[in-house]
Amino acid sequence: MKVTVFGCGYVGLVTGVCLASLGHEVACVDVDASRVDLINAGQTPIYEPGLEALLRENLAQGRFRATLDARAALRGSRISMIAVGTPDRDGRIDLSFVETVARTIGAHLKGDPAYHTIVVKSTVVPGTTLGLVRATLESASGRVAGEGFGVAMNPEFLREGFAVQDFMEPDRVVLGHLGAQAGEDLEALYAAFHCPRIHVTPTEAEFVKYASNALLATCISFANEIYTLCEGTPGVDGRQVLEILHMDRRLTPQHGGESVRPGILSYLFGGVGYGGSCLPKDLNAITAMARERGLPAPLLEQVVRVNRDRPAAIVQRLATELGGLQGRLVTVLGLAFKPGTDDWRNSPSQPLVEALLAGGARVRAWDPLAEAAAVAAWGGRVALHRDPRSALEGAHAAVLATAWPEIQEWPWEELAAAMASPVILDGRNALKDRGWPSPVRYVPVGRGPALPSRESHVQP
Ligand SMILES: NC(=O)c1ccc[n+]([C@@H]2O[C@H](COP(=O)([O-])OP(=O)(O)OC[C@H]3O[C@@H](n4cnc5c(N)ncnc54)[C@H](O)[C@@H]3O)[C@@H](O)[C@H]2O)c1
Ligand SMILES: O=c1ccn([C@@H]2O[C@H](COP(=O)(O)OP(=O)(O)O[C@H]3O[C@H](CO)[C@@H](O)[C@H](O)[C@H]3O)[C@@H](O)[C@H]2O)c(=O)[nH]1
Repeated sequence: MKVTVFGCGYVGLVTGVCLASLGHEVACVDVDASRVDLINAGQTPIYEPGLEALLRENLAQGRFRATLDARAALRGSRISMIAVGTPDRDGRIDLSFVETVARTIGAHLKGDPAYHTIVVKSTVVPGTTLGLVRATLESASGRVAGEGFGVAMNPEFLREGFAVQDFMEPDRVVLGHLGAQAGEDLEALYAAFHCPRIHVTPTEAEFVKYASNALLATCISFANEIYTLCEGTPGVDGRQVLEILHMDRRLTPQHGGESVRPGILSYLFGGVGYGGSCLPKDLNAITAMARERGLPAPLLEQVVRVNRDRPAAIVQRLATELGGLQGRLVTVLGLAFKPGTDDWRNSPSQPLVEALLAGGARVRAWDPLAEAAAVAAWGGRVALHRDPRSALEGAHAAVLATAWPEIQEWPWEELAAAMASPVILDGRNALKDRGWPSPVRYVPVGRGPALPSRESHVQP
């Protein structure tokens, strides 16, 4: 099947390359010439494990190309997928890129009588596909949706860092479409997948995507609230509480006594809060939509607020540990919004660093992937170190903001000795299982103060 994908970002490029791997002939359209050139030279503009190898394979076999020329890409193609950004503008979704692409496709439909299915893959507020997208396609083409062309919404659930795996091995594929032909086209597109393919309306498909991210964000804010309560309770480790909670088979399906997905805590890791290009933006969009439509969403409003308060709460905890931040040198470990990505968009490390600076601390940062641009944003007020020793030497404290696995393996005895005062505030509660030599003061989020010694015999 000949497919045109609009957008060469995380979703567009992964979708295009993976569909080519499934045997489709794919052209990915973008407006960014340098991005298109880079991709056609076999390099990915984003860091995503496995993607570059797959891109090169498909370029070599002639099944995939990137292009600036939308009209040429659309010629003869059966399906168009809209995978452009839907950014947050002052807490509301900006649909202008989606609208521009719908207009381009509509203009193509005007001059081409062949049937074509247009699929929205971007995350859009419920009602957008049957509203803005359909209206734009109809007015630009002079044709009627469902007759001359099909309209569909097929949300994407990939996680950055696991994008290829998530795309190729989905739990389910949600196919929201107007009319039978669009549904058949989507069935043919994903014929190679063995997971359930669920047919719904385009608006239901849009809702599934927001409900999915709202649930993940709610779990994280719930975990963070439990952490806050545990922090005020002597003798309690919040992480331990959540790990035990998680053994409930309603949260982690078991198979033969083993967790079906070992290691995954179903978004019950508390810490600095959720970040990235999706959860914060999508929670803002769904709550803004609720306000605009006069629908109450008090739970999700609080989910956003709990998350917004996390970085400042962690900085406050550090200030208490250090007896103030003024003039203290603090090393932030991790700028990316999660391990395994170079993406620092909406990373909780940003407000964390801002709060440290506002409190008068001097700040250094360490991250193995996040770009120097992240540091440039603070106008030289933050120095980026790639070597843990130089990052920690002379520091009064370290705050772990991103749980990069290598941090576990560092020679902490040596590093702590090089610090001016070895205070380690673990903002992800990720290092609790390693032993900490004295005089290191290890402070994990979510853990309350120690019990008075006469009661400590009850502790394991
Ligand atoms: N990043 C994720 O993990 C993820 C996962 C699921 C869904 N989504 C959703 O998918 C959508 C895309 O997200 P992303 O992270 O891939 O965005 P991105 O910013 O990484 O990429 C968007 C791309 O679209 C291009 N573009 C803009 N206008 C264009 C036009 N008129 N024609 C062609 N290309 C154009 C941009 O140049 C850019 O390359 C968003 O709605 C997002 O919420 C993202
Ligand atoms: O228990 C947890 C799990 C995650 N996080 C944080 O939550 C954020 C988001 O993590 P993750 O979901 O892995 O990242 P994304 O790649 O942004 O993926 C989310 O957003 C995508 C875009 O919509 C969806 O497709 C995915 O299904 C959804 O998981 C990160 O800051 C994580 O550190 C926590 O704080 N605690």
